[in-house]
Amino acid sequence: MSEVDLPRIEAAVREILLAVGEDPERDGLKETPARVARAYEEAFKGLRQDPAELLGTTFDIGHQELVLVRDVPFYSMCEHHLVPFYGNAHIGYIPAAEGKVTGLSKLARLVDIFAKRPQVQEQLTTQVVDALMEHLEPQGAIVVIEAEHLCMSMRGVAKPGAKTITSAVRGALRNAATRSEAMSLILHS
Ligand SMILES: Nc1nc2c(ncn2[C@@H]2O[C@H](COP(=O)(O)OP(=O)(O)OP(=O)(O)O)[C@@H](O)[C@H]2O)c(=O)[nH]1
Ligand SMILES: [Zn+2]
Repeated sequence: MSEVDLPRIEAAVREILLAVGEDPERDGLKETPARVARAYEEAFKGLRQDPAELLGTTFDIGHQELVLVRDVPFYSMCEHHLVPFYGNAHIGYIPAAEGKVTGLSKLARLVDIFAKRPQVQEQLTTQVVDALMEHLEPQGAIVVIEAEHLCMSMRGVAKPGAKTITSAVRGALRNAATRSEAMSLILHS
């Protein structure tokens, strides 16, 4: 996967500053294009990370019931406006009969791999659940994401505090009883 082209971002940011009527040479802005380039490199680092590699190492601990990591904070970038949306992700799965459990931190890292890309929330939700299904081959998986979109808070419709909640459910977690167990654990505070 190619590296981020930092000089190209710098040139583009300089153009934006000129276009809005700013002076990119003034003291406070002189280093801004380079800073923004590094910030974008970080914000989009998930484009250069591979979920297959992350979930490549699994182990069997004989647990074939729900594993749920709740309240995983994330920051992503809305692909429509390139401003942040952020919130919490909840990720659960029921391991395959023959095991295939991953480290808990990997579930949180998986969210970041897909969050650190230009995104929409629905796609982030399905990408995380589908990566779990593909690489852990679990009996089922559920991902619930709640987020605030700055494109709806600080601009446009200007509704700070509005939360968007998306969910994606696969396999055995579609079963009403299992799904409601997972949802009650997710909603329990
Ligand atoms: N479904 C979905 N929509 C999103 C997401 N992030 C931003 N949007 C919406 O994308 C839409 C883009 O609408 P456009 O009419 O093309 O753009 P706009 O004129 O800037 O729209 P406003 O935000 O309403 O001012 C807006 O309604 C946003 O709220 C997301 O994660 N999922
Ligand atoms: Zn947006």
